[in-house]
Parts: sequence; C-alpha cells; structure tokens
Amino acid sequence: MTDDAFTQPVYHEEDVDSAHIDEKTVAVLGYGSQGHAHAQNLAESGVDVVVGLREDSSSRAAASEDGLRVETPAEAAAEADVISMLVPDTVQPAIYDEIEPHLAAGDTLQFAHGFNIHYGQIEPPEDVDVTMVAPKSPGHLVRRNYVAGEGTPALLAVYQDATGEATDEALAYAQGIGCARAGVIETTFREETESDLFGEQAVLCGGVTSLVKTGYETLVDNGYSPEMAYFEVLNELKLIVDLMYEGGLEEMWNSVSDTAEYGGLTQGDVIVDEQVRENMEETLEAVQNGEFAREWIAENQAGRPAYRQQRQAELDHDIEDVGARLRDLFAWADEDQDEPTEVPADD
Ligand SMILES: NC(=O)C1=CN([C@@H]2O[C@H](COP(=O)(O)OP(=O)(O)OC[C@H]3O[C@@H](n4cnc5c(N)ncnc54)[C@H](OP(=O)(O)O)[C@@H]3O)[C@@H](O)[C@H]2O)C=CC1
Ligand SMILES: CC[C@](O)(C(C)=O)C(=O)O
Ligand SMILES: [Mg+2]
Ligand SMILES: [Mg+2]
Repeated sequence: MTDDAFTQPVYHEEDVDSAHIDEKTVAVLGYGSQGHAHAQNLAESGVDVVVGLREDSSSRAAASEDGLRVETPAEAAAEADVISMLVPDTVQPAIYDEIEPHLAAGDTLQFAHGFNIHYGQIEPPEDVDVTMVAPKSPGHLVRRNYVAGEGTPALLAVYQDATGEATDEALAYAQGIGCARAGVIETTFREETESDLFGEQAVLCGGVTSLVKTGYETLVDNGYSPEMAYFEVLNELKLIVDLMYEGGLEEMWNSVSDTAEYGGLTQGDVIVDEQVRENMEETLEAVQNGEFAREWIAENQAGRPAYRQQRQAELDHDIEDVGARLRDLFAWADEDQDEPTEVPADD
C-alpha cells in the first residue's frame, strides 16, 4: 500500500477487499459523464446498482437500455447502503435535500468531487460515512478503460468515518469502477477540491483553451491562413500531449526536432512568464478562500447569465468554424475518438 516513492498512500487491487461492497446496494444518482460509467462498471463488477433519476429525466431511457434499474433519487437512496452523488455539483444540494430523509445510520454518502462538502453546501449527519472516489478522468474514459480491462487512476478521500470502515468501502467502490486496476491515491476533500478546481481553471480547461485561441489569433492576425493556424496550435496539440502523457516531458522533447526543442525551451517561459504565475496564484487564492465557489453558486442562482454568454463566445470563435470544416474533410478526425457519451446540455 505505501510506497516510499510517494508522499501519500497509493492503493492497488491487492489492497482491496471487495466484500466491503459485494453485499451492498449502491444508488448512483445521475447518469451523465461519471454516473453512467460508475453505474455500469459497478454492475458488471457484481454490485447491486440502482440508478436514481428524476421522473422526467432525459437519462432514464439510456440507463434502462443499459439494463439498470431506475428509480427516483429518493427511492434509490431509501434502498441503498451507498449513495453516489453523480449529478452536477450545482444540482447536488437540492438532490441531497430529497435524499436526506432516507439516510440511515451507517450508510455512505459518496462523491466524485468534493465541492459541496468542502464549501459547506451539503452537511451530512454525523452517523453516515462521507467518502470520495474521484477518477482523474472524464467519465467516458472511466467506462472505456473498464471495458478494455484497464483502469483509470483515482483519488480517494474520507471526510467522515462513522462506521470505521469508510476507507475499506471506498477502496472496494474504487475497485468496482475499475480504478484500483490503475491505482488509487489517498487525499483529503480539501486537497482534491482545490487542486481539481485550480487545475481545470488554470491549465486543463481554461489555460489551454486561451493559449490555443491566442496562438491561433496571433497567426491569423499576421496573415497566416486559418487552416494552417488550426493545425499548428490545436490539432497538433493532441499529439504533443499524447507524448507527455506516455513518457513525460522527456519523451516529448526527445520526439520533436532539436529546432523545436531549442525554440520551445527558450520561448516557453517568455510566453508563460512571471505575470502568468502571478495570475495563477490569484486563481488559486480565489479557489482556496471560497471566492470562486461563492461566485459560481451565485451565477447559478441568477440563471447562469455570464456562463451562457462566455459559452456562446467560445462557440462563435473562428477556430471552431475552421476546425469543424477540417475535421469533416479529413479521415483522421474519426480515428481514436472516444465513444460519445450522452450528456445532457448544461442549460
Ligand atoms: N465530468 C467528469 O468527467 C468528472 C466529473 N466529476 C464530478 O462528478 C460529479 C458528476 O459530474 P458529471 O458526471 O460531469 O455530471 P453530468 O453533468 O454529466 O450529470 C448529468 C446527470 O445529472 C442529471 N441531472 C442534471 N441536472 C439535474 C437536475 N436538476 N435534477 C436531477 N438530475 C439532474 C442528468 O439527468 P437529467 O437527464 O435528468 O438532466 C444526468 O443524468 C460532479 O461532482 C463532478 O464534479 C469528477 C471527475 C470528472
Ligand atoms: C478537467 C475537468 C474535470 O475536473 C475532470 C474531467 O476531471 C471536471 O470537473 O470535469
Ligand atoms: Mg478533475
Ligand atoms: Mg473538476
């Protein structure tokens, strides 16, 4: 379990006793990106699964077609020992209100992200376990890896251990969705929540899209063709990230030309300079002090006006148009595509 190479405990299949979940019923609330993967993987691992969805849910048909039992969230929670909260973060407090009367002593409230616990939007009773198994991947890959016999790395955290068995049960859950095949790293709700929010804002989703758009605009504004700019700053990004994913920075630098390596090494810190580092510090601070959480909760209460406007601006960007046309034209666009996941629109 412990490995001197790591600062935190890392668990693998041999550390898991699946008896901690085998005889239990798991209610998976939500059947979107994570929900469909957890529900199907757990069911195929032999766990009794019931999916909890509202009566008029657009996800009901998919869950039933996948052979799963579907109830309302309250009904599913009433019969479950483990309730896995896999509806969007902003929806979870309302769904929690529906299921709270059905939480029995010794039940488990299980999350894939710590937002609502960490920022105090959900306050479970003291006699239930509160755990997290957070795959470090979009849900459709959690499913695809499981089907392929492979695993997806995940984080595990225990916020409340009423039964004394919370870690063992969370590990068995991680095994059930296939994550223990890859490795499960122990963390805390605070660390997962803050690092996840920072990562998606500063680098993975926010940082990278702005880097791509700014690179594209710089080329096009200086007279280069949109097609050239698209290939250079977006399409090829996948190939570069794949190399880093497989073998770290070293494999990427080994694979590109010496010219690219020298130019990249000398210009990288010019582009992502000290100002960017300061911006990142500010982004992290807003996550840590709850400012981002308060802003996002208020944005939802207001009906998401800024979210809608920003999302539309993103869809209207020229790179989307040229990208769609090029992907239609070239065969490579269909290769190695992830199985599409039916995820309801956010609005
Ligand atoms: N997306 C990802 O890959 C990752 C997500 N997570 C975490 O996992 C959790 C789930 O996220 P994710 O899988 O993205 O969620 P999704 O947005 O994919 O969830 C959609 C599901 O939630 C249901 N739902 C949406 N709105 C409502 C509502 N108002 N009332 C009832 N049900 C509703 C939908 O059903 P309906 O058809 O009824 O709308 C659908 O089944 C979050 O905590 C997230 O942070 C963690 C790691 C990665
Ligand atoms: C990177 C985005 C993510 O944190 C994820 C897929 O892990 C999310 O919240 O969807
Ligand atoms: Mg994440
Ligand atoms: Mg996230």
